[in-house]
Amino acid sequence: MSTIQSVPSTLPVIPLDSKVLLPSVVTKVIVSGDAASYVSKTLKVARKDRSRQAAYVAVVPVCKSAGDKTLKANLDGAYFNKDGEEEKTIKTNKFTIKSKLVSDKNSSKSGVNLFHFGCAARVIQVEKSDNAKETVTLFLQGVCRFRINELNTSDGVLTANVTHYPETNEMHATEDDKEFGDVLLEFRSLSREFISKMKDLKLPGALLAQLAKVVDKSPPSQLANLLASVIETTFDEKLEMLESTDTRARLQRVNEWMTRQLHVLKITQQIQSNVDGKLDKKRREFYLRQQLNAIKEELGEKGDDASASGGDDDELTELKRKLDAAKLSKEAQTVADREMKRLKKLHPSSAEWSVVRTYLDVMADLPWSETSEDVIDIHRAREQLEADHYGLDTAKKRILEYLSVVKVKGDLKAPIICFVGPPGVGKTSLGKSIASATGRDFHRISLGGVRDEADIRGHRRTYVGAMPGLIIHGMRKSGVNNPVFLLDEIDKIVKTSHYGDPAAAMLEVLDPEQNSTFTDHYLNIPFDLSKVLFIATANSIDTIPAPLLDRMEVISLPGYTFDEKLHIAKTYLLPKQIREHGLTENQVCIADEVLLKIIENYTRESGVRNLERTIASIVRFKCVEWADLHEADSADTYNETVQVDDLENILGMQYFEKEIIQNEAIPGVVTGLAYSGSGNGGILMIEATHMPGEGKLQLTGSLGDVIKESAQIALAWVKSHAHALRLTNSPIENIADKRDVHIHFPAGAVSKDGPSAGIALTTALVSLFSGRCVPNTTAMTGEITLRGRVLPVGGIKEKVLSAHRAGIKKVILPARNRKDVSSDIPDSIKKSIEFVYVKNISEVLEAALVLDERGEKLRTPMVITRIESHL
Ligand SMILES: Nc1ncnc2c1ncn2[C@@H]1O[C@H](COP(=O)(O)OP(=O)(O)OP(=O)(O)O)[C@@H](O)[C@H]1O
Repeated sequence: MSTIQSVPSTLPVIPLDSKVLLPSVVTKVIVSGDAASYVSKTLKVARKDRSRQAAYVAVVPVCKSAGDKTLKANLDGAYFNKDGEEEKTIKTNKFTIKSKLVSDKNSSKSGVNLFHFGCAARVIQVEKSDNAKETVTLFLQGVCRFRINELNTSDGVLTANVTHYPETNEMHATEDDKEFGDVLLEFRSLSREFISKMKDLKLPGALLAQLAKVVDKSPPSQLANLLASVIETTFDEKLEMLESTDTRARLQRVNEWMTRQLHVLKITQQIQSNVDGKLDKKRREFYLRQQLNAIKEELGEKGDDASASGGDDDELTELKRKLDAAKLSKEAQTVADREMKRLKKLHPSSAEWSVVRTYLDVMADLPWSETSEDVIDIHRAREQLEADHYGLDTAKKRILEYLSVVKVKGDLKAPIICFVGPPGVGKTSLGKSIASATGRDFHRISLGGVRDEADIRGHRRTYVGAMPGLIIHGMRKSGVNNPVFLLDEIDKIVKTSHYGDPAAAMLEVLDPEQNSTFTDHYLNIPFDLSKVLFIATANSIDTIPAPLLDRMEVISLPGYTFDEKLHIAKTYLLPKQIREHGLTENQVCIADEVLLKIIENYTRESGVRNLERTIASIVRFKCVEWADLHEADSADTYNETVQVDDLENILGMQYFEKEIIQNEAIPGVVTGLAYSGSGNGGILMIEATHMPGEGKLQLTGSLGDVIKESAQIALAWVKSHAHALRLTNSPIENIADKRDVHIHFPAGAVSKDGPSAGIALTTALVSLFSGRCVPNTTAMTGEITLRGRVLPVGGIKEKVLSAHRAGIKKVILPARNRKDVSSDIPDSIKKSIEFVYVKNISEVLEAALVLDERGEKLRTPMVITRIESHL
């Protein structure tokens, strides 16, 4: 350690450009060229006095301009260039600061302004490199500050005569200097805080470790010098530190600077955390724009609304324009304004931004006040319905009534129409006709398989990817608030307990009293659906939830008869397909008998969808034929007529035989009538046989529980009335004794259920045990009770139509189904089928079973009642 006594009072000067070396601080000076030779000369002078252990130089800061604290010095031709590399290094427990020699060539000639204070420095190390351009690296350690008394130049080296101001090494303040004690206390705590926070100032870790070590061990004046070199201070402040000879004043100044720097650090950190240190370019821009906006607002220059999001200006302006054009309801407007405000505050790349943006888009697209012109012209509607559909008189009549009421009353607060019928009978196309007759937009919503309430009402916006439900989505798509909405397959809504009840959500939609304030979860504001004309379709009313059914007026569209199908094919389907294939009407000609063959042998359905498809294949075939011949220049050989014989070639083998599969009557075989859930009717063969066994009943043919129970009831009834029916010789004899009964329903892969086969099953068993046949042209349907009463069943029209198709001549029906026949069955069928209405099973047996060989009828159940009393 250098003592002040060892430092001479005359020292060679090394002027440092705009840098200040303080005692205890180590600096590295790299010079080359002329400056290096000056430094070498200086070092020689410094080492002249061999009695001293070390060489000392005077490091003096050079000021930019002259003042009363500067001394003019002529460096006598010596100058320093800018090659000096600046860096910080650590040496023992001292540290080096950036240093640079006077670099201005001109200043050396005109003389430089040296500060009147400087720092005596010990030369710790000198490194010379012998390359072309001589470079000298000096490590200097500040020892004590001095005041320059006089400057001299000898042999091109500037020397200064100085007065030293040695450092005080006291660690503590004396007891009577209370003021100094306070300053010292503050200095210590601040320096500790400062060093702990220095990491944030991005100072080298090694330097921090060094400072942390000396903070408590070094004398305060020495620490103050070190800190003053690290703290961000101006050159003038550093000069002030250099010239201050009072330790207390120096500590006070360092305290001030540390407080200032800590404060700046705090603010920077605060700003950093506000703005989020990792702001990418776009976010920073957004942040600044927000500030700009706030400033503009403050200045009352709000500017145009869209300026908030920069690049998204156009998008937001467009959105605002769309929202204005949508003429929202009052409630919607309030929400839209609020959301728009929010959107402007959000960052475009945030997830929330796109959520709000999509929401506003949906709002803007909804037809809040867009209405298409309503032209309910009953005459025109009638013409339209006639033009599009053959038959369906009841449905057409009801539709016209409905439209008349809407026209006269002016609102749609009438029950919603629901078309019920098997597939392909024209439910959807009737809906379309209504839309075109009234000049309204048509939108179809398929409800088949909808199992979640949210499908109807949408998801709340809190869900990721939430969207409006089917209704609001449909409104958005149709673009007007008075479209015709066809709610297709309303009977196929799935009732689940997990996701809410979608049918319950439909209640609000379909209730004319409530649907003016329909609230979708996503939209969360009421939307008026009262102008929408809802029409529902279903295949069967059985599965429509009761409260929904209650709000609808059911119009049945049962299947078509052969005659009706023929007519539809001739007048609607064939011309339509010819048109769609780009041919003219005289290019395809299908005679009635051919069409009938297609209807009977190639399609089996209640509606006409398959028929239409089959006709389309024929037209396609003719189209290819015509194109081939045309290419071969032999178009004149083209034959437009399709013959019955051609069908096999065009359509392949016929798919269906005529539905009566048995050609002769056999005991135990009966024709029942069935009705499937899809709305199709059909004939249902029942075959019963018996064999030696233990009286068991075996049932096969994919049967459900209800139909199995019907079979048990039938067998029980036959067993209990076997004697009355003269099937056994004694009332106590078991007819099924020692034999098993097997009942089979052919078409085993098709599942069957329901109670309507009850009378057919009973008849089959009686026929089996009595040996009397049921004619193969007789069919029957009806539920049976254990006491032999016959109860009514559903699907009469479909059943009768399928019976007609199958060539049945006699149909036995429950008496209470008579009204269905009179209202639903076309006259042509009524004429060709004999209907027998029955109240109990004895009437069924009388009507079904043939006479025996003696020409006698079977004993009727009327007798049975009397016999029962003898049992
Ligand atoms: N009475 C009819 N007159 C003319 N064309 C008809 C008639 N009935 C049905 N069609 C035609 O049959 C085709 C099928 O009809 P549509 O799609 O309306 O059946 P749907 O009853 O709605 O069937 P689904 O229940 O399967 O939806 C349509 O091309 C339609 O034009």
